[in-house]
Amino acid sequence: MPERSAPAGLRPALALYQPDIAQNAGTLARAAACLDVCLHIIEPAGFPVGDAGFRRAGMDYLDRAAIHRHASFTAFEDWRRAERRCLVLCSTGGAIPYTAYAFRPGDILMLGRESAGVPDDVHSTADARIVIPMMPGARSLNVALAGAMILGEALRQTGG
Ligand SMILES: C[S@@+](CC[C@H](N)C(=O)[O-])C[C@H]1O[C@@H](n2cnc3c(N)ncnc32)[C@H](O)[C@@H]1O
Repeated sequence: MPERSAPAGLRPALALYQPDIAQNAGTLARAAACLDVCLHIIEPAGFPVGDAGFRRAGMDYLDRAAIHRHASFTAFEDWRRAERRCLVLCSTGGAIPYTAYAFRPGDILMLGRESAGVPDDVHSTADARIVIPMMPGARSLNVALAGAMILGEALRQTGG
C-alpha cells in the first residue's frame, strides 16, 4: 500500500474504465453532479462520450458535473500519480468488503467495463480492490448501482 497523502480538501471521485454503456455512464455522471464528486472517464468508451444515451441518462445534470476525460489508462495513471491519489478498484474479484475498507478523501473509486471488468494488469495496478459481497452464484451488480453503493459508503466515512 503506498503512502496515502493526497492533498487536503479532496473528496472521493469516481472513475469509469472504458465504459461500454452510455446510459450507465450518464447515470453516474448525474450522481457525480448531485453528490459533488468528479467523474473520470477513461477512454476509449464503447460510445461517443456526450451521445444521446449519455445525455438522456445524465439529463441537465451533465452541465453541472465535473467530468474529466482521459485518452487512455496510461494518461489517467500519469494524472493520478502526479496528484498522489489512491486507486481503489471496485471489483467482483475484490478481496476487501467495501464496508470494511477505510476510505480516504482523495480515493478514486474505479469501476470496470460492463462487459469485462478490467484487465489483469489494471487490476494489479490498483492500490486496493474492494467488493460488494453478493449471494453465491450472483455474477455482478449493475455498474451504476455498484458505484452508487460504494460512493455512498466512501462519502459517509469521509464526512462528505
Ligand atoms: C457488470 S460488472 C462487470 C462484470 C464483468 N463480467 C466482470 O467479471 O468483472 C461492471 C462493474 O461493476 C462493478 N461491480 C459490479 N458488481 C460489483 C460487486 N459486487 N462488487 C464490486 N464491484 C462491482 C465493478 O467495477 C465491475 O467491473
